[in-house]
Amino acid sequence: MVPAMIASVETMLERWRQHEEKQIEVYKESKLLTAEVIFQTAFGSSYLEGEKIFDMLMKMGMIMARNRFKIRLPGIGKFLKSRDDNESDKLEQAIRESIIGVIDKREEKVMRGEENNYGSDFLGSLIKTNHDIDEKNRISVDNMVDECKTFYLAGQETTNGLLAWRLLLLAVHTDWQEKARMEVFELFGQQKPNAEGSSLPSLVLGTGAMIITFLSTGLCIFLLVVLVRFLHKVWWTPIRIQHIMASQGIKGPAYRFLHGNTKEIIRMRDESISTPMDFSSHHIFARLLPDIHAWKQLYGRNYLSWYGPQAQLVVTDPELIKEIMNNKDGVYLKGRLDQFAKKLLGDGIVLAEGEKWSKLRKIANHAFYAESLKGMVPAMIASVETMLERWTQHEEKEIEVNKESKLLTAEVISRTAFGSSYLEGEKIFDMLMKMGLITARNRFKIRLPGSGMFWKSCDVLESDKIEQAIRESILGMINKREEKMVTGEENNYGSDFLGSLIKANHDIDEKNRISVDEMVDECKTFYFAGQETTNGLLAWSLFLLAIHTDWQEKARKEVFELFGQQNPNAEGIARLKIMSMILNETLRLYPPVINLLRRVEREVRLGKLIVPANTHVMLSILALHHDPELWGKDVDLFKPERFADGVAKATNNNIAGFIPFGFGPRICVGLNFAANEAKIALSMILQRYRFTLSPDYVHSPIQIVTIRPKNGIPIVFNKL
Ligand code: HEM
Repeated sequence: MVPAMIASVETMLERWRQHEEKQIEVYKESKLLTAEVIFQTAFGSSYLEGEKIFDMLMKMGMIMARNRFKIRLPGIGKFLKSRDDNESDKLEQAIRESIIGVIDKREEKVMRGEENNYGSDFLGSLIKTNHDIDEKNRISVDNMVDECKTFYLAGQETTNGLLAWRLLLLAVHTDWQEKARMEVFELFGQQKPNAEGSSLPSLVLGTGAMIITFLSTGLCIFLLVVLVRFLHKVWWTPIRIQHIMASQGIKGPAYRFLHGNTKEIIRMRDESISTPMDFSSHHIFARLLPDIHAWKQLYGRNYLSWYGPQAQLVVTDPELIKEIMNNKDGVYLKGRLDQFAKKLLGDGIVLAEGEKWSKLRKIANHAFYAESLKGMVPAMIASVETMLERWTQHEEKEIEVNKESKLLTAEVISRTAFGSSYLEGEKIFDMLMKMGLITARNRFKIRLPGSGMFWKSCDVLESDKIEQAIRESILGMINKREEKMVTGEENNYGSDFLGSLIKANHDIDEKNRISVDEMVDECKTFYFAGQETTNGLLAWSLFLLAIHTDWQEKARKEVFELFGQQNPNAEGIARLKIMSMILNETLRLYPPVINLLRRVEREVRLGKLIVPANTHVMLSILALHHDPELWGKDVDLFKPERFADGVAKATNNNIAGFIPFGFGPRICVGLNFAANEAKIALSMILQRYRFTLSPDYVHSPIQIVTIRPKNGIPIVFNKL
């Protein structure tokens, strides 16, 4: 970069010739020089070409400076329609267009064959990364634009100050000016500076001064970059999104600097959860999501909410949900999980996108679809038998079915997917449960971006340890399976899910191969997703049948008609119609997963709305399932007959109105596995017992990742 820097200085000195022996305003000159240098070195263009961008950034800086203290005042919504706000919107758009113009120009040169690469400067590296085939390294167009903005500004503004103040000091302290001149002549004579000379330890400045200069410049750039990014995240972006959505008639609680509505959400939730509820109506929507319930009534079906500075478009309209979930343009990506949820579920199939997702989905599909499921029926039956054997000690007494269902579903996923018993996987389950609790209690805590680098809370430290311990346990299990192959005890890795993962880890085709980290993440996901959700389905369906004994009788009749006293079989399971209706109604009233989150990668049209990039969309399954407009006035009552003619009829052809397992390409991979497991368990229980809810039961559903009964579900079982 030295020649480019020298050339820029020469241009400046050439200008100075006209003003010799007169005053020159060096701050302005230094501004021009540093702008020219950053344009030449990082963006391969002259100052004149980038002047427009630079001027707009300066204007934006002025707006930022004069509004700096306004954002902390309550009632920030009043500033929404201010002139500054409108102007900054326009400026942001114009800067974006200009930068994209610079990027396009460079890309076109490569496309037309004028250049054979994107260039070795900063802009070239950004474009290269934008085209990276590895999704992990790739950056989006928005990221490129942001980086350009940051470096235009940070690369100029800070160095400008450094140079101008130095000139001032040397102009005042002419003795040091002389010393510096002497040093320059000693090193370069009348030649232009070169890289070796300028990096030699300086006699005049001294090593200490050099280090201080270097550090202070670095620190200034760092602080400026942090400040620009911080303001971009917590101020420009949220205000811009709020403004765009408001202009399209989307209302919602106003954005409040940084903490969004989270305090209000926590207050509403705490209030509703502290009181047990009556279960004659299963009106859990108002209880579990009081914010969505109240705000939906206030602002309409779709509205804008805030998770800290993150804009969340809450969507409860089935048509829009269908559009989002069916989108194949890669616009709605999986929302980024917070650090705790990520440690819980890993960076596996649930979050993956693109090729990584296809690869992982193929393995999971193979392990959990059709033929594979038939093969799992005996293991599921054996697990239910173990549970029922335990129950013989408690006949005619209360049994806490949520605990029992948890043990059963853990045993089933351990046996079918990992070829081990619950006891072997118990440690992993317990650790995952602990991680689930930490995730739940940190859900609404807003952290300052980047604060994790300097300070870690007790929960962060504990979750780090748990994550490490889970990883070690899973690796132990994988090693055991691999050793069996090595010692010749087995001649393959096994046909279950774990076996498929290990096989994929050893795949000779790099495209299909998965890493050890991916294996660990997949195991975590399936241990958790395979157990926690099905646990809820089984426990809540037992609860509902214990109250609605008429439906219990209908289900029992169907089971006896199909299986008599025999254990269930794959063909019969597929014909359990009444049971399917009951399970659907359970999933409608108590869906284990109550929200789905997607992040909008780039601006997109959704129905009649234009949704800006960086908005999150939250699809509320619970709100959908409890929407009287979809289900009628009796929406909060248990009425399995709704599903007598299938889901389409039950939802009035709003097929996205009932989505307990999600919808579209990312639909749950374990859907049939969960349904089979619940049907087998319920059939075998109904064949043996009549049951009613214990009078000790206290209805208090809460959300700890999934919906759980806070006080368990005690049920009294009487032998038939
Ligand atoms: C009643 C039981 C279950 C319910 C209600 C349920 C619910 C869901 C939902 C709503 C999604 C979609 C998430 C989204 O789109 O963001 C999902 C995805 C997923 N579920 Fe389930 N699930 C259940 C059982 C299971 C089981 C038993 C397994 C594993 C054996 C499993 C594994 C997964 C996986 C791996 C995904 C991610 C799929 C992908 O992104 O391609 N689930 N589940």
